[in-house]
Amino acid sequence: MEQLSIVEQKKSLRKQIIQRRTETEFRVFEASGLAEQLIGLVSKLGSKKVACYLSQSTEPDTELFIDWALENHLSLVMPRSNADRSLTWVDFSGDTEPGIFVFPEPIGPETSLENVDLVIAPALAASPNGKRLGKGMGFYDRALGENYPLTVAVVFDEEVFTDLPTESHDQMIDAIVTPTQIIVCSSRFPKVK
Ligand SMILES: Nc1nc2c(c(=O)[nH]1)N(C=O)[C@@H](CNc1ccc(C(=O)N[C@@H](CCC(=O)O)C(=O)O)cc1)CN2
Ligand SMILES: Nc1ncnc2c1ncn2[C@@H]1O[C@H](COP(=O)(O)OP(=O)(O)OP(=O)(O)O)[C@@H](O)[C@H]1O
Repeated sequence: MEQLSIVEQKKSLRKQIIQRRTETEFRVFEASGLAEQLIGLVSKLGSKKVACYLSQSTEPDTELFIDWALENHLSLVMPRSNADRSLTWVDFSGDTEPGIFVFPEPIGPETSLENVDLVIAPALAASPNGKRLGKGMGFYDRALGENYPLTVAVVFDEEVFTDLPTESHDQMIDAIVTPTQIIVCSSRFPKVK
């Protein structure tokens, strides 16, 4: 019963957040703010190989960061979704085509998360104690596996919650990135000024 109620809590939270995203107009300052935060983060960490994702629909916009990363010759690894809810990681240089969902997905030579310095993961909500709520298909929880790289979740500022419902398979994050700030969640996050 306990497990069911957590699943129900997650479901209702997802619904509320997606509805709020849908009702909120695109805000340019958030797109540029997010790029600024992400660029600052990879610059401070000195990350060379970064896993990111192509934002779609009402998600916080990762496009400006991706453009910057390509221009600055960072190695970008991006996920393609598979029907079995696994992710295939590809070396990204800007090419996309529609994937199993309606939105464009990255294409490129297949790679893995090996030697990735930082994973920038999509999320609907996150909490400073390291919890992340995704869209509910478990793609990222499954893809990260064991001993995963430093991982940050991207959300809008109003999607940072004090705590979130989680299950044992949920992978913890190391930091939260919003259009205005970076919130460190774990002790393995490097102490950078
Ligand atoms: N941009 C992006 N790429 C990603 C993810 C993601 O969350 N965002 N994923 C992370 O796991 C994987 C794909 N997972 C997905 C899981 C659910 C839905 C989905 O239900 N989409 C709804 C709209 C939800 C919304 O408004 O945000 C739909 O298409 O109707 C789509 C992709 C891999 N790539
Ligand atoms: N490592 C795993 N192995 C097998 N099944 C998993 C794993 N992680 C999650 N799942 C399954 O995936 C489903 C969705 O999980 P959950 O609600 O935690 O997704 P999420 O974290 O919101 O989504 P995502 O990781 O795609 O952003 C659940 O039914 C869960 O049992």
